[in-house]
Amino acid sequence: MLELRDFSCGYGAFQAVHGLNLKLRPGAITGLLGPNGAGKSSTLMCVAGHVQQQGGAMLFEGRDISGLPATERVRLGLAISPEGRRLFKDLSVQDNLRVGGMVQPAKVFAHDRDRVLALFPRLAERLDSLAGNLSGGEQQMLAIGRALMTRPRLLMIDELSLGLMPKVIDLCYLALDTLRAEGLTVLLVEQNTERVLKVADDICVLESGRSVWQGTAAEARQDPSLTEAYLGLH
Ligand SMILES: Nc1ncnc2c1ncn2[C@@H]1O[C@H](COP(=O)(O)OP(=O)(O)OP(=O)(O)O)[C@@H](O)[C@H]1O
Repeated sequence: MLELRDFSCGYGAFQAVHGLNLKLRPGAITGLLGPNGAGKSSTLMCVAGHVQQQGGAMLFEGRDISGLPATERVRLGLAISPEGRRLFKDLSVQDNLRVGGMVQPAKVFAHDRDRVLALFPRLAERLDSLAGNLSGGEQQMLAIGRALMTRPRLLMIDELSLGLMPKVIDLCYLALDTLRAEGLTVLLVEQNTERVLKVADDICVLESGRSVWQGTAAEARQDPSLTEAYLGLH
């Protein structure tokens, strides 16, 4: 699905991620964990085409996407719900979804929007509200919904649960289960380690821009050195 080979990325002379090798299994949820500043967001944003790749290869369904503009990556099936959500706050919910759907033919808009609304019924009640007036949870649902409107095969979500109420977090994770059952591949950055260990299939832990642990979530749950040293769990 997505393979990073000896991948590095960063900002000008600064390298945020060094020599990362990571393979995402199709249809699996991979949790990307690690402390603040480890390079998680930089990795996602670089795969999406918004941060400079500094070395290595980035293969999406076998094709090297290094150097492709972000819009082209979206057309190939890569979507991101970025950190901070970055919604168009002065546009309505409906219009934010429309922006996501712009890479698809206009005739599929209503169908795709209704799929998003079935996944997040709360958005159906707020279709005409400005995105800036939504609650944090609704904004997160809209950011994911906008990404889904592009019909991705890989969905990357940065900080799914940050600042959200537990009940809303449950709804978002329920939606992820549904999407995985439909075959979507997900790369998830999340501070809530316990949640990720429950929901993810695979785990990659970054520290100071390097991968320090990779394996299945089941292995991660049973590895005390990992849970104590890197994930702060006991
Ligand atoms: N726009 C930027 N310009 C320069 N350096 C940046 C920029 N964004 C991030 N960095 C640096 O890159 C490194 C990795 O940051 P990144 O945001 O990817 O980490 P993270 O693991 O996502 O952490 P967090 O959980 O705090 O978002 C950090 O040292 C950070 O200061």
